[in-house]
Amino acid sequence: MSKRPRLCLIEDDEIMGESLSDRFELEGFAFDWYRCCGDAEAALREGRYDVVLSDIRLPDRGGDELYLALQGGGLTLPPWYFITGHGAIDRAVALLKAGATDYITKPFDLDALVDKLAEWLVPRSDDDACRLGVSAGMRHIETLLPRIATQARTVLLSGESGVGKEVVARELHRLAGGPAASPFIAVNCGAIPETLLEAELFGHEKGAFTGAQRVRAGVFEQAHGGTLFLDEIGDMPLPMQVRLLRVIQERNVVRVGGTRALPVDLRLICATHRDLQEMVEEGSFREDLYYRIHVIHLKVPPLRERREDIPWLAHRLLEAWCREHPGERKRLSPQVEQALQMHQWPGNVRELKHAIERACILSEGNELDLAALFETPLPGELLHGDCGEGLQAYLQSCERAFVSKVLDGHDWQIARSAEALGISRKNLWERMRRLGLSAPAAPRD
Ligand SMILES: Nc1ncnc2c1ncn2[C@@H]1O[C@H](COP(=O)(O)OP(=O)(O)OP(=O)(O)O)[C@@H](O)[C@H]1O
Repeated sequence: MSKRPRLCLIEDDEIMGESLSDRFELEGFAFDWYRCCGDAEAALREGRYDVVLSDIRLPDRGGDELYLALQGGGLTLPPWYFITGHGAIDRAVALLKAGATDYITKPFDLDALVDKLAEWLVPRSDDDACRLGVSAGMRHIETLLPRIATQARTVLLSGESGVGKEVVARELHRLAGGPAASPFIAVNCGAIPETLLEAELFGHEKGAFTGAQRVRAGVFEQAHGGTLFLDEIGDMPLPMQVRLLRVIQERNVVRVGGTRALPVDLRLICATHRDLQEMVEEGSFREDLYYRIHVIHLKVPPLRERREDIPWLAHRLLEAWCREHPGERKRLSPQVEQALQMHQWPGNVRELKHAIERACILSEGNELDLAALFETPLPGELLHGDCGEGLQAYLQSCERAFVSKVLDGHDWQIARSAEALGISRKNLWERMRRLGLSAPAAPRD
């Protein structure tokens, strides 16, 4: 069983400590209350806590001193909130710069504090949370899914690349219930050479063609009792479309080189980023297949048309990254959230996911670096940038965009790029390090 997240409260004021404890108990938080830093230190060093709420002024030493000492000792600290009086705001701001999560000023709103802490202490139940997004568009899709999952046998998902069509397909599969081990088989029709596609989809008998040394079940058979997700259906060659239509209509499959019709009972989800109707008009997609698969058609909107999902997804993706990298605590600053909101996301959620992952890896502190977020900020976005960040950050973004563009134009070769920029190679290396630029890796998910 996973450990319940635990709060460390360091507060010497009895009345304040008791009110907080009463409320935390009511909320069901797991927590320990320490009256001074000395008592809390050993437990913090052992990494027993998932979040800390600490006063700054404490009897033995300052909560800030404890924080900086633990941090200086190389410990990865949990999210740390400071309670401060009005007079100590400068100190609290300095602590934020040093990596503390946030500070609250006395007298504070207890509900708001509980909300902040709950983010770390209340394990999210995936069952009652949104899974696809908080925008009206995604919520609408989410409300339709349970009915579609139980009633539709064929579903078409369309939307730009990276919007989350496969995520929706997996959600449909999950909602359909059935045996826990029911298969979800995903095939990218565009990624399989035409000559191999038929055997991949429908399987083959032994000796059906050269190299077919034994019987092989195709993906239809493999997905029997579960879900078959055919991605990039628009890339399926016309002859294969005829066979697919037959399988959908007859609900059975004949292996290549075989004669026996094998019944297949499955949910078929087809996805495409192309306009199938246009393809039908052009003659590159069969009209009968189009009508057969698009009875239930869900259009997943691009991320730029559902901007409310951007911060929600960013937090979700960040949490997922932190879960996969125990000991790493990263968070989004308001500036980073703003930059995410302003971006157009042509690569949709996939691009956002990669941006978050890149920034997690390249940012040294707990807070994601703005500069590490985008490989090449688009000049238009820079010009429309928010002035809240100040001139320095703006100039750095321009520098990053320009250096990155020159590197791109020279295949990321340092010597040629440095020459084009009119600077030394060493200078370019240093600049790249400072700006968080590195040659793009091969695309991955
Ligand atoms: N709601 C979401 N929550 C978390 N991650 C998501 C969500 N939606 C999409 N993603 C992530 O974004 C990436 C792209 O999603 P997905 O593969 O489902 O997109 P797609 O529309 O099927 O893309 P393509 O058309 O290129 O195959 C994946 O890594 C996926 O995990």
